[in-house]
Amino acid sequence: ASSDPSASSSTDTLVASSGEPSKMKAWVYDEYGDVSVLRAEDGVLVPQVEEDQVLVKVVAAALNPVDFKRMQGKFKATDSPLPTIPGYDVAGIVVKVGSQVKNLKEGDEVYGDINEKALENPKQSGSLAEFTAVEEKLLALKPQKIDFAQAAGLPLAIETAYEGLEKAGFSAGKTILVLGGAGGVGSLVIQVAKQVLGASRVAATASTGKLELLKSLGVDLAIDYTKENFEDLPEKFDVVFDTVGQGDRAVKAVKEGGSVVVLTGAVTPPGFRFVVTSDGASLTKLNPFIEEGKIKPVVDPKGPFPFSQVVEAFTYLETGRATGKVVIYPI
Ligand SMILES: NC(=O)C1=CN([C@@H]2O[C@H](COP(=O)(O)OP(=O)(O)OC[C@H]3O[C@@H](n4cnc5c(N)ncnc54)[C@H](OP(=O)(O)O)[C@@H]3O)[C@@H](O)[C@H]2O)C=CC1
Ligand SMILES: CC[C@H]1OC(C)=C(O)C1=O
Repeated sequence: ASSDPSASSSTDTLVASSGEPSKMKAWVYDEYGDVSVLRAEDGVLVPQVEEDQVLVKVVAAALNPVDFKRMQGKFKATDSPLPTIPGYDVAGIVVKVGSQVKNLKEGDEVYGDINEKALENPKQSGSLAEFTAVEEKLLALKPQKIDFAQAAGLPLAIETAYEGLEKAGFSAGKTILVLGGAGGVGSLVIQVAKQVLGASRVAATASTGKLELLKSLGVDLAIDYTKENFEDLPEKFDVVFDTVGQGDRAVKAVKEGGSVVVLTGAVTPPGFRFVVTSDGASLTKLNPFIEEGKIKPVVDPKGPFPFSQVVEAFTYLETGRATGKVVIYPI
């Protein structure tokens, strides 16, 4: 049984229904557009569980910019069919397991990004719902140290941070500049680079009011982008990790032979862009650092937003001013 009181109610409904497909609350859109296409439904079918999947009772979810970009139709060429229940990040409790599931059981507290390839056929039935079906390999056990709301905000962002740093060949003793250090991904790039990969020096950019946050995350040089241009500083870095879409400027701040990771926008050589792959094993590898408090989830203090306020949560995320993660809790 979970320690979170909000995790019990609908689980009972599902178990009590003697396995008959049961209905659930979910946020749905039938057409592409802005947040006005979103609507709350309470009669949505609980997703079926494939052999390699588990059914998760969603305790908390988190939003990512890919959710609103997908909703706007930016990735329609490779999207799953409409209607869509959005949401990539989930934290919750396993209530059903498929016949091929090996390492998870009913009652396990889990977290993960439910879409292995963020832009290729993401699931029609996402995490902004009472239940979601996820492949076991995309999930990890939730660390005891953090609650469901904190856990929900980690998967896609921390997997992006970790994968980008790996692709950049980041290693102990290297220096890094993070463009967008206060954001969902940037706040985790800082911590993974410093605490997991042994960065010798971390610099990051943010606006004036977020510089103290950067320092609290372990940044050695907090750059106020409203006052100076990072590329004009004499210091150059082994890796520049751009989360803001400043790839053209990022290449001016990297050392000769260094790497520039670009998450969005145009890519200028030697920069490279990639799209995150969800992987439960990566979360499992990072769990000890979370349990030891070396990696701290950053949940935007305007949240968590309750399930009824998903539209407000999206509207806030789309301002581009979120600090850390926009979390949806309770569901
Ligand atoms: N390729 C991939 O696989 C992935 C791509 N992405 C993309 O990466 C981008 C970042 O994602 P995410 O971190 O979730 O976004 P967020 O919405 O969390 O980013 C918001 C943050 O960005 C900061 N910011 C905005 N403009 C600037 C600027 N000019 N300089 C420095 N900081 C700035 C804001 O700080 P302030 O208020 O101080 O400006 C704010 O804290 C998005 O475009 C997303 O789509 C994300 C994940 C995976
Ligand atoms: C092309 C980058 C795209 O992929 C993800 C996951 C985003 O957030 C994007 O903008």
